[in-house]
Amino acid sequence: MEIKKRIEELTNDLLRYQEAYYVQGKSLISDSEYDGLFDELARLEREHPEYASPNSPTVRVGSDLTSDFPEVKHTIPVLSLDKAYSVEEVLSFMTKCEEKGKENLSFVEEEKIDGISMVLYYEDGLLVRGVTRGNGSVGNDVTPNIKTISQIPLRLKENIDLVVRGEVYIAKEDFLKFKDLDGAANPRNLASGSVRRQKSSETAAIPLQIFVYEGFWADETIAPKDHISILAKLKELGFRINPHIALFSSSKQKSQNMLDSAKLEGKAYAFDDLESYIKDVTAKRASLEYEIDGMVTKINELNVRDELGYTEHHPRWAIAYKFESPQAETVIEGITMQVGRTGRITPVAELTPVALGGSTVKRATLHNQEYINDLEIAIGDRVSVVKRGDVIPAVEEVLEKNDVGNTTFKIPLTCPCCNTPLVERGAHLFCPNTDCPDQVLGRITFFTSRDCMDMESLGPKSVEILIKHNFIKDIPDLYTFDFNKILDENIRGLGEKSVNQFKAAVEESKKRPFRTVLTSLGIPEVGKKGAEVLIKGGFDNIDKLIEASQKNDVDAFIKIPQVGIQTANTIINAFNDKVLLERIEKLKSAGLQFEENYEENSLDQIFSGQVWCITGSFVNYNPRGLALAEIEKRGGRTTSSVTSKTTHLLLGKGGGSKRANAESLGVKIVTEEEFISMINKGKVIPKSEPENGQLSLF
Ligand SMILES: NC(=O)c1ccc[n+]([C@@H]2O[C@H](COP(=O)([O-])OP(=O)(O)OC[C@H]3O[C@@H](n4cnc5c(N)ncnc54)[C@H](O)[C@@H]3O)[C@@H](O)[C@H]2O)c1
Ligand SMILES: [Zn+2]
Repeated sequence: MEIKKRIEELTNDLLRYQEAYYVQGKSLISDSEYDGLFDELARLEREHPEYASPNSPTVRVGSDLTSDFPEVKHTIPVLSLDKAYSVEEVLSFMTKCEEKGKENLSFVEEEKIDGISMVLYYEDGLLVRGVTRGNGSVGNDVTPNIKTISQIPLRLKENIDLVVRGEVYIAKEDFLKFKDLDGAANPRNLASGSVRRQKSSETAAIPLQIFVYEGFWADETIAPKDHISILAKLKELGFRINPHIALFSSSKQKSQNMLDSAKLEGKAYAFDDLESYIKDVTAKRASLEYEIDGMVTKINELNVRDELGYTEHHPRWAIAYKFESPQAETVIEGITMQVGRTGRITPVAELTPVALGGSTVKRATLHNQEYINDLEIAIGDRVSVVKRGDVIPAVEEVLEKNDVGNTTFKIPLTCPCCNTPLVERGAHLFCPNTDCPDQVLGRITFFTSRDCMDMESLGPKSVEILIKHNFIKDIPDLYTFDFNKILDENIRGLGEKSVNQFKAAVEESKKRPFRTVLTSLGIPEVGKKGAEVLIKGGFDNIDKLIEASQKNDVDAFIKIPQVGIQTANTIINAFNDKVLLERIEKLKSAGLQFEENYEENSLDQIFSGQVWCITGSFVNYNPRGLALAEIEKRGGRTTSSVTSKTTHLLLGKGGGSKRANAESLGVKIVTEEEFISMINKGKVIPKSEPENGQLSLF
């Protein structure tokens, strides 16, 4: 019910923002806030399609129709663009296109001009109509105004029927000169307002410009066959084309040859150059004469474009990379307390969702009371939020105080979960009750998480239900609880299938090595690295750790070079805690590994220091994660894309642009067979290719 409401709320809000933005040229919220809400709605609709409205802004192009101009139907789809916020996403878009198109493709990179979309209709070589994007299928006829833009040819050099898409914009410098005319907030608003003037003489007074970027020929026999040839032809016909064009393909030479044969000036690159290219454009963005808000990646081959087609909202053959801002502005709607698995209380700001550094941010940490006091943070304040590195977003500054009189927030004195009075330890407050349900949940889900015992079916949602129904209270209960009992309670969503998955996960977890079990206990200072250090330092079973701790044998710990006195004391403290000792005892009797198994860990670390990437599909490793596990077990690192740090590419059937990337970077390419003989030193004969040669692509 709550989700249904949220979807309704987001739909209505976004439609309201769209109306203001497209029709009145006003922004009620910032673009990144808008994008954040849009992404949230798209995600909720994906998860709950039953609640999605047919009028949702995610399936319709934001309409800029006004009643001031006649409406005309478009003869081509005039849509928005799908968005990406990282180079990785763009690369993965390219790979998917190649997989779907089943061929090696080339892609054009264009600047995403921040202006207003315009569709120009030519008949017999004459400009007959200039039409706004409208709602994608119907637009406003603004021909008289458009004719005032001298860069738009009224008559072409050929007598053809042609539809052209372009972006009308005003240069930054001109914006500064003319903005006071109608109080426009930014160049796009001024361009948009000028195109919609009732008197063309007023439009003519504003120095509007245009770059065109798509052409649709009525006569297919004379239509160019790829995007770069379209651009070259448009230029020849008298249109203004943005000279900042780049073509990406499997090699720089190939791209250059293609540009040459299309007779288009532009830069030629290999896929591998994309990251540095986008970086470069981002750096030069400020010095451009006009505003751009991103880059557009488009498939160059028109036959594949036709094959992929359109959604109701955007073409499937293009994607817009939006420049990420490392900082965003939004409002603190509320402040909640998070109780960590150790009982630590963290105040969290609940934000109006905002797009930030590649994702949508709804919550940001406020660290502790001292931090809140220093920044004087109150509910309702407008704040700036930042994301540094991979850390959780944090509120950085109050930009505007709330106008309802809320004062600086005070963290409550009792635990929000179990009401126990909080205690102070250092800069933080803690809930001292180890049975506190939030702590229990945190502790168990940490234990089952992917980086720990990796019990996928027992994720936070399932564990929460199990705790709610009093089935489990602590980690060892996972091993003693009779999961069949769940079936008696008829819990929605938890049927026999889930029960079997739970049981399998529990059994599977008993095989996890000691180092993993030790990490999963959640002892301070004993993370993945810490556990490894202790084991290598001689603590290769749990009893040795407990014994040394109970004897308070600090020396036994600090003789390990990586362990300092403070860490030693923390560990010793932990292993003197009765609750932890009991937990360990129970897990021991459940059959978990509490001793290092040297045989299992004696796998030669043949991939140590290497960085592997994997692409395509495999006969012996299906899903591909199995191959990744083999690499990691032998000391290798794995990544999702080929970069300059990648040392090996494991290449299956159908590997697309990653292969090209690897080749141009000189990354060693390893086939499945070679890989198997590397890890088995040739002992095992791999399964052969299935007869029908079917591929399963990811
Ligand atoms: N602040 C607000 O209240 C508010 C409201 C609505 C929309 N918005 C902003 O507008 C965005 C969505 O707007 P949209 O759908 O109109 O545009 P878009 O950002 O999704 O981009 C699509 C448009 O880019 C233009 N474009 C520029 N250069 C291009 C090129 N080289 N090739 C192809 N297209 C090019 C085209 O006109 C195309 O229609 C949102 O992401 C948001 O940032 C903000
Ligand atoms: Zn509590």
